[in-house]
Amino acid sequence: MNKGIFITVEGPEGAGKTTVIHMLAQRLEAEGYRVLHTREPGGIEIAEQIRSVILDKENTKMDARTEALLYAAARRQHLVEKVIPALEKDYIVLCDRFIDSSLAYQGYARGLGMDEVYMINRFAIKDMMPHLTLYFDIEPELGLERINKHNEREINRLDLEDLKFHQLVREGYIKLMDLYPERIYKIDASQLIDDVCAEAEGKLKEIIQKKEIRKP
Ligand SMILES: Nc1ncnc2c1ncn2[C@@H]1O[C@H](COP(=O)(O)OP(=O)(O)OP(=O)(O)O)[C@@H](O)[C@H]1O
Ligand SMILES: Cc1cn([C@H]2C[C@H](O)[C@@H](COP(=O)(O)O)O2)c(=O)[nH]c1=O
Repeated sequence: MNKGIFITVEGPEGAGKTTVIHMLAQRLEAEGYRVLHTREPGGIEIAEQIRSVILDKENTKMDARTEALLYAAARRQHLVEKVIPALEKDYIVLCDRFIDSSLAYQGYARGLGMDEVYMINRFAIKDMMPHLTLYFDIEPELGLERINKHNEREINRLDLEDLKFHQLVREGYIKLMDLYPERIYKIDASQLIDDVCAEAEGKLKEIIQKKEIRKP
């Protein structure tokens, strides 16, 4: 039985997920919690290798179903090798993207269908759904402007999709909020970074208290 808490952070490109997870992890660690900050696709060697294949700009021939399967494969390995062991040790796991990314990007924006993509992900994760998902909502134009302006990370194959694709991703997330209102909490990611962070921290603290997460 897992004793930790599994939190995922989701949203379109440039919403601020990585920045906020980093700040939250620092704050929780300073309070004495055990925190694992990780990401998808990636977080461990095999999944980082799969990430390079999926996001390589040269891989223009990649089929949408191949893409969905690769994300699910990376997810499986990351879960068994890193996330589940941390949860078993009472960690708060903060994961940058998880199954909702596959449902929004591959299921909805690519048009594979959320139900079909959910099926392959069920095989990958069994019943390991997050306790809480923070959804960072942002207009795709603003998110893309942020990543292009700051130039802190390489532009990848998915970033290069047209604006319509990124608008569909956002629509997909909004559908997911209707499907999972108990699990997904929406935050307006166009706010000042400190306000986004404070709202995320408040929500996180609620669930930490409810689940009575122990400090070492
Ligand atoms: N609320 C904010 N206001 C202004 N700039 C922000 C805000 N949040 C993040 N940024 C900046 O936007 C850029 C993208 O942020 P970040 O990498 O955290 O987003 P992300 O959601 O992880 O993106 P992606 O999923 O595309 O990698 C960074 O330069 C970051 O400093
Ligand atoms: C997990 C997952 C991710 N994606 C997409 C979303 C982004 O475009 C990239 C990951 O890049 P990031 O800078 O780490 O956010 O991959 C996806 O399409 N499907 C997924 O399941």
